[in-house]
Amino acid sequence: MKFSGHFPLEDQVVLITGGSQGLGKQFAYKYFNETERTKIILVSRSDNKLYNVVRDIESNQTKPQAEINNNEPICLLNEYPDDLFLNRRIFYLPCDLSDFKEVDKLFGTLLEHRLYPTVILNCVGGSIPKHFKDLTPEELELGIDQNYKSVLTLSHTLLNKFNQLSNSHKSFSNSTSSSSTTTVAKTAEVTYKCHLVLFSSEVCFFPFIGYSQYAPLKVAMKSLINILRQELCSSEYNDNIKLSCVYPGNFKSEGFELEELTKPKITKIIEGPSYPISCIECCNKIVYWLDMGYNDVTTDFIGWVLMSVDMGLNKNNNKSFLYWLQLLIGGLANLLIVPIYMIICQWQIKSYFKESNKNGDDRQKQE
Ligand SMILES: NC(=O)C1=CN([C@@H]2O[C@H](COP(=O)(O)OP(=O)(O)OC[C@H]3O[C@@H](n4cnc5c(N)ncnc54)[C@H](OP(=O)(O)O)[C@@H]3O)[C@@H](O)[C@H]2O)C=CC1
Ligand SMILES: CCCCCCCCCCCCCCCC(=O)[C@@H](N)CO
Repeated sequence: MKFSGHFPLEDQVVLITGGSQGLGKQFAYKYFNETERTKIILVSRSDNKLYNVVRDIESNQTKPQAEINNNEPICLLNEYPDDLFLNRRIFYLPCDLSDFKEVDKLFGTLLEHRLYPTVILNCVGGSIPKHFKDLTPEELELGIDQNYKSVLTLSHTLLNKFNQLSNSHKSFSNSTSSSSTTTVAKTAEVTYKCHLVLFSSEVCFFPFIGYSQYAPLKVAMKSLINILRQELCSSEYNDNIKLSCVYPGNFKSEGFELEELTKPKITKIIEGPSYPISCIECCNKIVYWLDMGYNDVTTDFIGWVLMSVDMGLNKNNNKSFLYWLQLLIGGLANLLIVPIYMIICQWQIKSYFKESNKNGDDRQKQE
């Protein structure tokens, strides 16, 4: 039985990578509008997109906030007087998450500004759905950078800087009076903990045609997470780093709209059961399940079914909703449903290629 309260929004320092659009931006809105003391740091490659998101979030704020000294969004790479800095709750920082050196510098900047992230949401990712042979080498490398290297750099840097973060956090809490009202001071009063939330996809349970630039990296990420979960049992981290993974189904983000332009028809047919929900709905579902204490989270029914079919050795027990039922359904589905579904899927793919070849022949005859 799970109880809520495992993912509080208030009194956090939340680092959102991939925060310039889509789900990351949605999380930024949610934290800003539903809390009063939580500090938010948005990171992505584009300085100007981040600037505009921070400005829009502050200008559209739904809750009366303390008078903001000025409405200029704060980039952490610049210097600000303490009073301006301490009165602000949302900041941005350009950084390419696929670059180890840039991520190391990112954590250096956070330490310099005494922003010790208690939640890290890695929303970096994206897909260019095409047939494998039609992808360019640059698109294939982009898929690796966005969907796997960004996870590698973030998790590797966090684990290696965790002691430094803990020690700086502790000395800050000792130097800050208990009456302090800043979020960092409030979180500084307790042992430093960090909740790393990574975003895979349903396609990691069932990689299929059209997602060759994307799905294999989401599968790689799932296996890395299972290995990291084993390593995080070490007394070095003392359970102070929690690692969750979200496996979303389709949701309508800027990235989703873009991928629809190149997505092959057969890909749309296969992923039909995952109807694209709104970003807001996806964000709220993820926060709900994380708050219920689940660490392997899906956002639609078909995702839960696909996770059930994919249980095996890569699932630590009781981290997903109705885990035991998943084991049962997964076992039965693998015996009774999957073999039939794979025949149907194979037939769909063959029909798709037959139709495309026929259309190709018709086009040649017309030319
Ligand atoms: N939308 C969907 O249907 C689904 C999405 N997902 C996953 O959910 C996550 C969020 O998806 P979604 O909101 O659609 O993503 P979007 O494509 O809308 O946004 C991706 C974000 O990542 C940033 N980004 C891309 N590359 C880098 C990089 N190298 N370094 C830093 N930032 C980078 C982009 O900003 P910038 O360009 O400024 O760098 C942007 O803010 C992704 O991991 C995605 O794979 C999973 C299943 C379904
Ligand atoms: C028991 C057997 C049942 C088989 C049913 C198969 C249904 C497959 C649905 C897969 C949906 C994938 C959505 C995520 C796509 C994604 O990540 C991109 N949009 C990236 O942005």
